[in-house]
Amino acid sequence: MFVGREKELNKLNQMYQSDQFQFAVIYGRRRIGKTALIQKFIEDKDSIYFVGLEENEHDNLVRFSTAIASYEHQDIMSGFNFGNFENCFKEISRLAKKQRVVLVIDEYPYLAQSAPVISSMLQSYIDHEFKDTNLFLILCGSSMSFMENQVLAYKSPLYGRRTAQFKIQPFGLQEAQEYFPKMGKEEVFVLNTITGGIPLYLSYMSSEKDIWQNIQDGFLEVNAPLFQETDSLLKQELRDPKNYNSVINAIAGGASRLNDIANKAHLESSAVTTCLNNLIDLGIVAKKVPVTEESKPRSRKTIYIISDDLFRFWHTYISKYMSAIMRGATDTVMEIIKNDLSRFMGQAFEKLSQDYLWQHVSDSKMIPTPFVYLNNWWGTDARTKTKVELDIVGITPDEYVGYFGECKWKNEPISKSILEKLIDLSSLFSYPQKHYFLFSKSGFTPACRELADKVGCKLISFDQM
Ligand SMILES: Nc1ncnc2c1ncn2[C@@H]1O[C@H](COP(=O)(O)OP(=O)(O)OP(=O)(O)O)[C@@H](O)[C@H]1O
Repeated sequence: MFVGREKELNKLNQMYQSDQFQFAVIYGRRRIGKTALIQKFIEDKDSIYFVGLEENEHDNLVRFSTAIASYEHQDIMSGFNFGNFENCFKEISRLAKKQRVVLVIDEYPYLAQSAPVISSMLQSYIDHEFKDTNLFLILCGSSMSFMENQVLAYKSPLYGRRTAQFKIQPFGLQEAQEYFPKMGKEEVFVLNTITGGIPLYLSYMSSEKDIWQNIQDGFLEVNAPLFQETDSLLKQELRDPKNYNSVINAIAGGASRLNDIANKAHLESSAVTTCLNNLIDLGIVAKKVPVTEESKPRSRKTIYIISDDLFRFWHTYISKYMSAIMRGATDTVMEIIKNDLSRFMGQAFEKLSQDYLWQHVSDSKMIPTPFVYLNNWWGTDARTKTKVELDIVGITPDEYVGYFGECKWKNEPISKSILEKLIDLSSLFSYPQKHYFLFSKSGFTPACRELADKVGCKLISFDQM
């Protein structure tokens, strides 16, 4: 079953309809669904599909030649060789002069590593040959650093040639719901969060089981599919992951500033900075500043969070209790997860609520004046000299209108006092016009509704999102 990716498919099909040379770059982390998207796109089209492997130039050349030759001669199954890559490209050019041909090179980084000349050769063919053909070239890869630095970046021979690029994102709640049509929305949200929205990991979950059984079978057994997946992902992307694991553990354990992370991980700040930058490139960690500092080039309030929810889940519960799990004490670990999961889900619910507002930014009934910044805010309440946080603060470009919100992923309805506190904290900001939002997993108390009516606060429950 294939779900979602409508925007990407629409764009690819629109490009396909043009009668010009097209070159799409598709990339994204492992298991995110790049190949599934490409297979869906080419299922009804004439195409040559090749996947680069970690093997030598000769073996990649033979498989590339065979894939091309079998386009016209389906009986050619293996062992065909055009002799060199130049001849392969000549043949592709000949075919694509006659009709629209989609050429997919999946796992392009492996091909380019085995035959380093390939990117320059492709560049030359694009500039001199392919541009006058009906070729639709797709390069795909999961090594983020390779695709970003050696295909898309200025220094790459292929720079500026692509006609579209797609960074494939994790499934959102809607796609996950399509994936599990029979499961309750709340369960889908939890499972999509703990699997990081990665389609392959979601496919390890089952609508026949409840959340706890899915966690048990997916993460808590020594041979469970996700028991060591984050480790193996780091090993595939990084040469020496041990410092990286310590840094992620430190953040999962509550450290968020550079110095705190360095102390907790027992590493020098400079080593932590290198790890953090690489983890940010991989989409595992994100840098955050209070929303009011977003327009500043440098903020002293920078913190680091684990933005990849699979890593956050794994480092919060699995790595921390690894010995217990190895010794079979999974019931105890499950009890810990059950008692803490609402807190864990809070960060994901905040993100869902912020995304909800971004999706409605042009809906003038909800957002009278569009904001340009929307994010968390933290700082000091000068009246009480205490540290305070707001889940959502949105700001319009003229700083005339402010949007303030709180999000609660709890099993009880939001009470009036939460709204009172939100209104009180909003007085720390001097925007002349203020709007309020509350987002709740379990609704709102009557008193909260009454006050919301009075102050024009919008109440949004999880079912509506
Ligand atoms: N859009 C989708 N709908 C349903 N299932 C999907 C979708 N995308 C991916 N999957 C599931 O996830 C699995 C992994 O996806 P896929 O192989 O396309 O990822 P990938 O990004 O190409 O991974 P890698 O980089 O590791 O090769 C698929 O076999 C399929 O089970």
